[in-house]
Amino acid sequence: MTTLWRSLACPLCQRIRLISHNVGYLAPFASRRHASSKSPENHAGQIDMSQFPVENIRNFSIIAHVDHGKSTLADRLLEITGTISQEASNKQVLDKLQVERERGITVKAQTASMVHQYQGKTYLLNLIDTPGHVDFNYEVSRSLAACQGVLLLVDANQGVQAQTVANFYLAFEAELAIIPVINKIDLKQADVESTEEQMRRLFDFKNEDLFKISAKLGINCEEILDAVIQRIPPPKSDPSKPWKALLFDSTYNHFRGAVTNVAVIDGKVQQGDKISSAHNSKVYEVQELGIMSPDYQSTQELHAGQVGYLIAGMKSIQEARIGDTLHLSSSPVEPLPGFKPAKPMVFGGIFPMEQSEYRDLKVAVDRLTLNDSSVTVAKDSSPALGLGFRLGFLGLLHMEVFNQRLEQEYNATAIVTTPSVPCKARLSSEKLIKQYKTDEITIFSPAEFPEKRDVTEYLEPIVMGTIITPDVHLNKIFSLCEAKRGEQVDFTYIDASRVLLKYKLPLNEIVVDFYDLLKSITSGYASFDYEDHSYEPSDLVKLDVLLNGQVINELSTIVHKDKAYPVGKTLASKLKDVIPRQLYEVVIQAALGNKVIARETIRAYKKNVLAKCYGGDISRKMKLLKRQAEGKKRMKKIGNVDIPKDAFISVLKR
Ligand SMILES: Nc1nc2c(ncn2[C@@H]2O[C@H](COP(=O)(O)OP(=O)(O)OP(=O)(O)O)[C@@H](O)[C@H]2O)c(=O)[nH]1
Repeated sequence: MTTLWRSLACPLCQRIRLISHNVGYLAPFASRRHASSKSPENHAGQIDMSQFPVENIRNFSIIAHVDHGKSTLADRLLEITGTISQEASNKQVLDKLQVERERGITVKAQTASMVHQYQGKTYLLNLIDTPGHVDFNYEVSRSLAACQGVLLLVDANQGVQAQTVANFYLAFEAELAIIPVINKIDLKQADVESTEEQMRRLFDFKNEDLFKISAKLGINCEEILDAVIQRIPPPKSDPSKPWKALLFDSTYNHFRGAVTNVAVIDGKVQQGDKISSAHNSKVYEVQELGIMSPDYQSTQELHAGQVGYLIAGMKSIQEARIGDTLHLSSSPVEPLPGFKPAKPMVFGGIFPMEQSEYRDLKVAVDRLTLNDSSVTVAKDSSPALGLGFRLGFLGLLHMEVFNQRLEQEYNATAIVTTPSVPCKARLSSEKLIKQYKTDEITIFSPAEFPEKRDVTEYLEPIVMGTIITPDVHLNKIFSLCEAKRGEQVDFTYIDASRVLLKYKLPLNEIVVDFYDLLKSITSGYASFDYEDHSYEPSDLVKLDVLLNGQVINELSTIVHKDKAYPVGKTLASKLKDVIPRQLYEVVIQAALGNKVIARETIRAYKKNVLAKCYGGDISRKMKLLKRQAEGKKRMKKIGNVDIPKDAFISVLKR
C-alpha cells in the first residue's frame, strides 16, 4: 500500500495534517481536486462531513467479470465529480498495489468518496471498486455489506460472463439495488443487442433499465451518477443513535498500526472519541479519521451512513478484526452479524528461507492477513523446511498474489510449497481413529495422507462450475471437462448463440490450469466461475517425489489414480527444468509407494565459476562470486539438493 505509506508516513503530510486539524475551516469539497497523492493540497483543509445527512448519501460498488471495465469506470466517475484530474497518468487510480499495477488486475476492493450535485442538492457518493477474478470474490462479498446498491457492468463485446452471473447473485441475495450497465459500446465489435438480450433472459432486466456507456471515452457516464442517486436508496442509518460502525477492511501501516475502513451505521464518531469493538473490550482513542477521496483525507467526524477510514492505535489482526462492530466504549451496541468466514480452496505451506527469519515471516504474514482476511493461517512444520505456516487461499492466483505481496510490501522472501486441495479420508484403522479422535480426517498436505490399508475411502472436494461460451466451442469444452472428470448438470442457451453450462468438477482438476486451457481452446471466448459444492468418494493416491532417493513431501502431491502417470511424468520433467545443475548428479523420481513411474537425471555441474578468471582481475572474480551467492539466496537446500524457492509452485503449472 505504497500510497498509504507515502501519505501517512511523509513528515510533510503529517505536518500539514496537524495544521489542517487545528484550522478546522470548511473547505469546499470540490476545490481541492488533485492529480496525484503527492500534491500537498490533498491535506489543505477538512471537509465538514455534517453537510451530508443520511438521505444525501449513496454507498455503491461496481461489480463485473474480469476486465469488463470497473476500474476504468471508477476513474471516469472520479473525474466527472472532479475528485481526480483528467490527466493521462490518472489511470486505474484505485488499483493502488504494486501487484495490481504489474498484473493489471484488481485484487483489493478500494473505496473512494465523491460529491455530486443533483437537482440542486449535494450528495456524497461512496464508491467501492471490487476485483473481478473469482479468487478475490471475498473482497466483493465484504464490500457489498457496506453498500445499498451496485453497478453491474458488462462488456458489450464479451457479453455476460461467468463472474457476471456470480456477482449478480451476490448482489441479489444481499437485496441490493442493481443498476445494469453495458460498457465498451465504443468498440467496433460491440454487440449491444445480444448483451441486452442476455441481461433480459438471465437477470430479468428491462431494456429501459439498462445503461449503455463507454467508460473509456466517458460516453453516458454522467447519467450513471444520477442513476445512483435515483435508484439506490440511502443507507438505513439513524444519526440519533449511539455510534455503531462495521469494520469492513483494514490495512497495516508501519507507523500507525491498523488503518481500518468503516461503514458508519448509526450516530457519529470524532477524533478523540474512546472506542471499543464487539470482540475486544480494549479501549482505543480515535487518533485520526476521514474519507478516501481517493487518497486519505482526514476529517473531524464521520456521521451515520458515511464510509471512511479510522486509525485508533489497533496493532494486530486480533484487534482490528474484519467484520467486527465498533462502538463508543461508553455505549456498547448490539453487534452486527459480521461476515461469513472465507472458505479456503487451496492450501500451501509457507516457510522462511532460513529458520532465523521465522519471526519476521510471522509478523509479515500477520500484517498482510490483516489486509487480506480471506487467507487462513495455521502453524506448520516440515522436516526439510523447518517451522512455517499452512495457509489457505481461495485459488492459485490468490496464492501467487499473496506471495508476491509478502515480498513487495513486507520484504519477506518465503518458500511456498506445492499447493494442494484439502481431501478427506474415512478411517478404518482403530489406531488412527484413536489418534485423531475421529473416523474422518481432512488431509491438508501429502505428508498427512494415510495409507490405503488404513482407510475405507478417500473423498475429494467437488465444485460447481459455470461456463459461458459461444456454442461453436461446445465440442472442445465437452472433451476438456471429460478429461477433467467433470459431470454436466445444466445446459442453457442465454441468447441465439451463447450457452451457459454447469459442471460438477473435482477441485483438484481445475485449480491449476483449467481456466487457461478453457481460454486457449475457445480463443478466450469462454469464461469460468465456480463455487464450493461437496465432497465425493474418489480413488486418490499419493504421488511421491524423490530427489536422490529421498522422498520430498513438500514436492509430492495427491492425485486421482488415473492421473498419476501423466502427472508424475510432468512433475519429474518440470523439476528437471527448474532445478539448476549442481556439483553432483541429481536423480528425480516420481513414485507410487515403491513403484517408480518417472525418472529424470540432472547431470553434475563441473564448471568452476572462477575458471575463466585466471589472471588477476579480482573485481571480476568478486562480481562472479557475488552473483553466485545471490542466486544461492533464492535457493533452499533440501537433502543435498539446492532447489529454487519458486520450484514448488512452478512444477504444478503446465
Ligand atoms: N474500448 C474500451 N475499452 C475499455 C472500456 N472500459 C475499459 N476498457 C479497457 O478494458 C481493460 C480492462 O479495464 P479495467 O478497468 O482494468 O477492468 P476491470 O474490470 O477493473 O478489471 P479487473 O479489476 O482486473 O477485473 C482496460 O484495457 C481498459 O482500458 C471502454 O469503455 N471501451
